[in-house]
Amino acid sequence: MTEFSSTTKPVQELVEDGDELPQSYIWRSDNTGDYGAIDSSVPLATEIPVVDVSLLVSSSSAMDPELLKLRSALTSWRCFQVVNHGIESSFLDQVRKLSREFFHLSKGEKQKYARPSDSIEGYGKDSILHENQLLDWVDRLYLTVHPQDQQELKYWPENPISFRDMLNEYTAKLRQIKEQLLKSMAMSLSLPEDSFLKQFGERPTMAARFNYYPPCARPDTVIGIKPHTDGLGITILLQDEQVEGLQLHKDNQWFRVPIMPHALVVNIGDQLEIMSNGIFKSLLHRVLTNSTRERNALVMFCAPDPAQEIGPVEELVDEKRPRAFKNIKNYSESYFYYYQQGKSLLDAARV
Ligand SMILES: O=C(O)CCC(=O)C(=O)O
Ligand SMILES: [Fe+2]
Repeated sequence: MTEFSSTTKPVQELVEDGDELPQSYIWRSDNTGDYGAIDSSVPLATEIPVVDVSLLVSSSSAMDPELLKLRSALTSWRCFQVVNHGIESSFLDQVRKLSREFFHLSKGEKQKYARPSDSIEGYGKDSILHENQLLDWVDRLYLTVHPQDQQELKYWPENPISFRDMLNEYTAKLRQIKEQLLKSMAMSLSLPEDSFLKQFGERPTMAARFNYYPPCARPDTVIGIKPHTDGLGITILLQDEQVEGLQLHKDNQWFRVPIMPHALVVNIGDQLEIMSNGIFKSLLHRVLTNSTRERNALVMFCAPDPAQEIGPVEELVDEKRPRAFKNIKNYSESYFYYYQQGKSLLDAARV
């Protein structure tokens, strides 16, 4: 896919240089779909379920309370917060500290890890694929973290000094949580526990996206990340511990996602919606900006092996629930192209 322009400055530099707000950041109803106005005063989603991973580990029947809770979270909210996930709070604080430190390095230091125009990995802006693309008020560092032989270390910061070790350790911990969640999700539907894991294949991938949202003088007309669903299996998010910004869409309404400092936010992506034959739904979400405070978030995208064909699990297809999606391979590759046009590949995958 050719990049339309690769010269866009990171948002942080726009702010530091005192540039006038470029038109490409101004929210226009024509290219954002019909998802309503930017509004930071929508209700707080206080009812998002909080799932205890240590209880999932000991649950084996779909009727166990924690699995019932998980199932209801996935079918109604499409996301949940996880606690008792086995990661020390002090380590999560450290992850946040190092993530923040990276974005506060000098411009020259960060540029060492800049994303080239033919790659998704590295530091800077997402690719610009269309002339009219609405830009997101976010800089990001995107790194494939698993399988280990897919890591492109040239994009991995050597500064802050313990950044690489931190990221490998965080990845290892999240891998375990991801596997447990995928097993529990299958069990919550009375399926064999490996039903989803199997479809993730031999070499499932994990990619980390460090998001940095600088303060924005016009939070009413500029969006942090435009409305989207994630194109992978599940997303595990470590939110900023102080600054809100994430909003989810439920029953035609936007809600703010509450901050629970040492919980992780998990949401369903398109490929798990496909595997579950539409029982679990991919979460539509967006991020707002803040006029005075920066916001940091670390997103971990967990996806199936790109070589693996995925499709609705057989046991979930019957007369009452006909097959809703075609089988599909290498979903992530085309997802981004659709996304930047405000379209959904999930719709294209429907039967
Ligand atoms: O920053 C966040 O809280 C979420 C970011 C997000 O949705 C994404 O990067 O896909
Ligand atoms: Fe997302």
